[in-house]
Amino acid sequence: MSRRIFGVETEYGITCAPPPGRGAAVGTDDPDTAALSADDAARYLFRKVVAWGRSSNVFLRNGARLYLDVGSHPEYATAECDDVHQLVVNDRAGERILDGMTEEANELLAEDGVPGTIHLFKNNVDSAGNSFGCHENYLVRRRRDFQATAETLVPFFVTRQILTGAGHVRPRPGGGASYAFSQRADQMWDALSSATTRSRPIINTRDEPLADQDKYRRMHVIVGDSSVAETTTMLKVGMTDLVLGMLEDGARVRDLDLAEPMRAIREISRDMTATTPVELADGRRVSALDVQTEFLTRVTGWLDSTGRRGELTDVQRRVLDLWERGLQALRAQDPTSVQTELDWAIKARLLERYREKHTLGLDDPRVARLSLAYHDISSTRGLARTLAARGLMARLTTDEEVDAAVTAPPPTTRARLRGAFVAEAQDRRRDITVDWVHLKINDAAQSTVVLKDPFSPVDERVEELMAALRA
Ligand SMILES: Nc1ncnc2c1ncn2[C@@H]1O[C@H](COP(=O)(O)OP(=O)(O)OP(=O)(O)O)[C@@H](O)[C@H]1O
Ligand SMILES: [Mg+2]
Repeated sequence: MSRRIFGVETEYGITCAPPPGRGAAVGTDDPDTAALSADDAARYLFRKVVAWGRSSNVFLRNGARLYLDVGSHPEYATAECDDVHQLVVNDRAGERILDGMTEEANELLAEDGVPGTIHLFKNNVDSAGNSFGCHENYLVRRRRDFQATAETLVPFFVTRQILTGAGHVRPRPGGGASYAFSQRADQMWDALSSATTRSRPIINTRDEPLADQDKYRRMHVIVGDSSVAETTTMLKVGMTDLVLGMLEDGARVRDLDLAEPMRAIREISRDMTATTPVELADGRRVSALDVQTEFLTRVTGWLDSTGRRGELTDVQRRVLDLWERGLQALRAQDPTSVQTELDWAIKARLLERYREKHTLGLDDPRVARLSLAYHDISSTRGLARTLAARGLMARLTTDEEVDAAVTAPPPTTRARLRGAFVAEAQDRRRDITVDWVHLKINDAAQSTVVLKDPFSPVDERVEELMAALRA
């Protein structure tokens, strides 16, 4: 199977909660009761970064990009990975980095006498209804049929949420709440578009490959929920990679096109049975479960008929297994077999237990706080670590791997070169400018290297640039 470059960008929700007893309880993200505005909290969060990087938009030693975008949502974009396990590790490393920054910012707050605690949430919607994203990037070979591939993927992405949605307690307009698969579904406005902010499409078709223009395109997927459980991240990226592989190999799947994708994405999110039919372009009516079953069947058929099944990596086998079990669980209307692996199921169980114990409605503010704590990335205040320790959330990575990825770039891609260059410059206090494809020493002439091949972890020109840094 041919290699692919993956990267995930995560925007985090940020709030500064007042101490208990002073306004809102800890764990809310209510702007009216916050101790500091999100803007001010983000400034505290980035103070140390700005001090060493002279900017709130920096590349790190591990090859990743860390920045503060408009709307004060801190964003972490993983370095280029070429394996799903590596990507999950790098995504977690991003959380660890931001958790460390949050701890430091909270110390600064205490020093300044500001009463409050900054929280960062890996979710996609705040209590005021603002949405922020988790974007997946997949390198694909440049072919004339990119648009057709993107269109084929629309029904796949519209229905993928029944497996990879983060779970969402959705307030009902007239009061009460219901549980939905996805936080993001209600926020998507378009199937395909080249603008992200104005139209918020499922796939952003802007042609910006961050690699050799003649050979590649970057598939920029906007629709996904941020994932808390590592196994959900694995499935989200792994199943998409396999579908892309099948399409790049020439498969055509146009018989699943939806009549109204944007209506379907909302209806599917709200239907926890996953079995209510939506209309296809050809007039047939099928459920999200049917569509996902069909994609899985075609992927496994393709793997078998081409002999590729034997080439699958361990993590790809796990992806297929979880995909299959997730669909079986939905078919049986019994999430037990995936309730430690899929975010929506892990969270549903957590909330149900809590509600039973305290006899609470789904719309109770305490349930909203618990739901939010599921997404809190803090290793002390967030729930992920506790759930994992109690066997209620599966893990894919080890703490050692994640710790290593905080400072070490993926060794098998272009990120290795960037990471080494950034580390050398930081150690020697040299002024550099870096992006995904460029490395530049600012004070030297003729000192820009363009890295057009994201698969390549070695480059003589970078060795020379490093020597110039050391000189
Ligand atoms: N050639 C490539 N193919 C696929 N993914 C790539 C490639 N090069 C880099 N990436 C990944 O794409 C992501 C780019 O993130 P970044 O936030 O900088 O881009 P962007 O979303 O296009 O920019 P912005 O957020 O400003 O709109 C990173 O996760 C990175 O690892
Ligand atoms: Mg981005």
